[in-house]
Formats: sequence, structure tokens, C-alpha cells
Amino acid sequence: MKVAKFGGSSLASADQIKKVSNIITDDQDRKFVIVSAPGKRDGEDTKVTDLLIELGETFLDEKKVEAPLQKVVERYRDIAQGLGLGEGIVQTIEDDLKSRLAFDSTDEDRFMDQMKASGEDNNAKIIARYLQSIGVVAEYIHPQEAGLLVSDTPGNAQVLDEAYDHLYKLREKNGILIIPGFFGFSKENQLVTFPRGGSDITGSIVAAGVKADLYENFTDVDSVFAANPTVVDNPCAIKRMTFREMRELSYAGFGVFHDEALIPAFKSNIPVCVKNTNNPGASGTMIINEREYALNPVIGIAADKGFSTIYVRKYLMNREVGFGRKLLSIIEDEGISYEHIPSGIDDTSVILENDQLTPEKEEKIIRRIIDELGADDAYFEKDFAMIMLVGEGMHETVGIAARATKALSEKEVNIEMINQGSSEVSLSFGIHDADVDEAIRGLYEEFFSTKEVLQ
Ligand SMILES: Nc1ncnc2c1ncn2[C@@H]1O[C@H](COP(=O)(O)OP(=O)(O)O)[C@@H](O)[C@H]1O
Ligand SMILES: N[C@@H](CC(=O)OP(=O)(O)O)C(=O)O
Repeated sequence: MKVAKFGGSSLASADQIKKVSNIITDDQDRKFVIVSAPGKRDGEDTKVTDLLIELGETFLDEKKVEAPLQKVVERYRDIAQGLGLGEGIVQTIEDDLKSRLAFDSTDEDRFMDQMKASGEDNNAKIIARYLQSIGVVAEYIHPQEAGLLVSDTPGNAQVLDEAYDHLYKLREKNGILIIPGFFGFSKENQLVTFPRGGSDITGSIVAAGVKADLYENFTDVDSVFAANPTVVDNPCAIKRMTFREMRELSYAGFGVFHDEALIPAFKSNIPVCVKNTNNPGASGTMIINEREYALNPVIGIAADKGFSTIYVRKYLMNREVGFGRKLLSIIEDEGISYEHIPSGIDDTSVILENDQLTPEKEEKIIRRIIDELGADDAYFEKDFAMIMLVGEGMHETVGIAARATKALSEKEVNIEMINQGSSEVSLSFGIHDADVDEAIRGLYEEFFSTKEVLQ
């Protein structure tokens, strides 16, 4: 049995949903289907999830929701008409959105979770209805009915272990099961969403729960590439990669897969295949436990913008017992997680994601570092990007860092920070946001210009 997850780009219009239906019915093993909300139909378009966020935020700000509500309803009307489903289901969706808007909005995060989750929920209902209309035995399954239990952390759900046993029981059901991605339910019956891009996570959880033979992740590219195809022309396709490599690359900015998604599939030893809805015959990228890495020690280059650094300097910091713990607890008190902590003798930097910060939090953190830790200097630096080289073969290969720094210097990219992960499957550099694309191209030319085969 297979679990197939279809991303927003695969479900953005009626024509895309028809392609998806063909893919589902082409292979009898595709029993569990996880769907995202409709994504972008072209580069200028807006994902339904973003329209829903706009709708929810408008409601919270000013309560005048007619225009943003109709934008969402129109997307579904377009799809329903293209699938020949009639107006009834569109009205049901509009009613569903209105009932969500009537939810208690005193807890804004919970209210927003209700709004965001409707994107996948209503899409799953439409797709199940369409499959039924063409004679396929298919059923919409609500994540609560499936027992997809998660932590009670709005916008940041984590699966609970009990969920897997509940999901296993889905195997007993007849026909194809259409399950909305992106959200589950807490033990207190609260709807909770995963982080953005979280339908990938649902797919992986369901694959682990039903003990699937394969988790197929359908998107809009033929494979995972060694670098972002919107930055590098015609990059090498990756045929096979390990879970560790994919996790590092997703974490570092490969948009194709959510980094947390791999963990459930990996723990249950379920191979993952990334495939293209628009070209399902292409073999795609297999993500497995181990691979041969003799040909090219580096498998990919990823980069992500939007980081800040807290720079802290204090003379004899290295001798002060507990300094690091106290520094991190100041950051923890603001509910902020950190990414890396490169350190010197008298100074240290803590790298964080910008979107967790506000001017008030920044000011408070700096004040506490100076007052409570007696730092000689502390300040935020902005507009950082992290660029990462990833590959299982890197730790056994001499000279990777030298080649990478040379490639960056030839592109005149200033390196602010270097971090060799202890896993030795990655090497990352802190650079300025503005240099990211040049840096990716420079590293790509260095490590992939001979188009060594990525097996
Ligand atoms: N290294 C990479 N390999 C393949 N795709 C990548 C890579 N880096 C970024 N992407 C982008 O990821 C996109 C697919 O992810 P996403 O838009 O989330 O798809 P979906 O809508 O299927 O969830 C591709 O269209 C591509 O532009
Ligand atoms: N629709 C949600 C969840 C998701 O996974 O979507 P996609 O498969 O389009 O990345 C989002 O946009 O975050």
C-alpha cells in the first residue's frame, strides 16, 4: 500500500485535480491520499492558505470580511465548476467558512488555525466528491475521525505516538481515502495545524501509521535538484539521497519538502519518492536510508534568508561557568528558538530566525544580556542568510571547505560565519542576504559543473 501526498501546486485548478485523479486511479496501491489546499496556478497567483490567512486577519482587525471571503469562495467555485460538481458544494464551503469565522476569536492563534485548516479540509471534500462522481470508490476522512492526535500547540503541532495506532485502523476501510493534510486534533479535541508546508508532515505520519510500502510526495518538479532550479539553470537531478541529506537540505531552504516531514517515515523505514504530478512517468527522487557516495561527496546546496545574529562579547567569556546557559535562557524566556551558536574565546553569536523577533523582544534581550550577564557589548545584526552544502560523503573527503570558501571568494561573497555540523553531513556559511543567489551559483559551479552523476 502507498500513501500519496499531493501539494498545492498539484491541486491548484480543476485540470490539476483531474491529473491527480488519473495518478490515483493508475495504481491500485495508492489507497491513502493526502491533499493540500489549492496552491498557485501561476507565478502571480496566491495560495488558498494565504487567502485564508488574509481572511482571518481581516476579521480580527476590522470584521469586514466580504471581499477576502469571496476571494476564497471564488477559488473553490472555479475548481468545482471545472470538475462539473455544481453550486451545492460551493455553498457548503461558503457556509463552512462562515461558521469558522463565527468561532471564538479571543485566542487568535486557535482562530487562525481554524481558518488555515479549512483550505485542505474543503479541498479534500471536493476531491473525494469528484472521484465519486467519476465512479471511483473514494471517501473523505476527517483527521479527527482518523485519530490523528497532535500536541495542543497552535500552528506548531507535533504528532502524538498514539496517533500511529489509530491510523493503522484506516487499512480496514474500503476504497481510496482522501485525508486533508496540515492539521490534526489535540486530546482536548482542539484543531491544531502543523507549521506552514505541513501537509508533507501529515503524509509522512499517515505513511508511518498505516505502515505503507512507499510514501509518494507529488509536486511540480521532476525531481529534487542539487540546487534551487529558480536560481541555477538546469541543475542536476538527484536520483537517490538519504533521509539525513534531505532533512538537512529541507531545513536549509529546499522548498520542495518540509524538513520535519521525514522523521515519521524515516523512523518507520518507509522509503519516500518525490514525483511530478505534471510528469508522473519520470522516476523522481528516492529518499532512502543509505546511498553510495563515491561519485560526489556533496549532494546539494541550499540557502535560506531571514536570519539575525545576536553578537555578544565579554572578556574571558570562555572561563565563565554557565555563561552559555544563561544567555540561552534569556532567549528562551522570549519564546525564541535558536539555530546555531558559533563561538570564539571572548565572543559568541546566536543565530535566530527573524520571524520570531519583534523590536520589543530585541530590546529586552539586549538589555538583559548587558545587565544580567555583564556583557561588554551585545547587539543584533540583520539580513543574514545561511547557505549549506550537504552530502554523506563530505566527512570522508579532504578539502571540501577549502573548495567552498574559494568558490565564495571568487564570487566576492563575504563569509560572516562557518559552521561544520557535528553530523558532518553538512557545512554551512552565514552570509548577507543580498549575496545568496551568487553564492549558490558559485558553489554549484564548483561542485557540480562536471555534472557528476548523483546516484
Ligand atoms: N532543490 C530543489 N529541487 C526541487 N525543487 C526545489 C528545490 N528548491 C526549491 N524548489 C522549489 O520547490 C517547489 C516545490 O515545492 P512546493 O511549492 O512547496 O510544492 P507543493 O505545492 O507541491 O507542496 C518547486 O516548484 C521548486 O521551485
Ligand atoms: N497549505 C499549507 C500546507 C501545505 O503543505 O501546503 P503545500 O503542500 O502547498 O506546500 C501551506 O500552504 O502551508
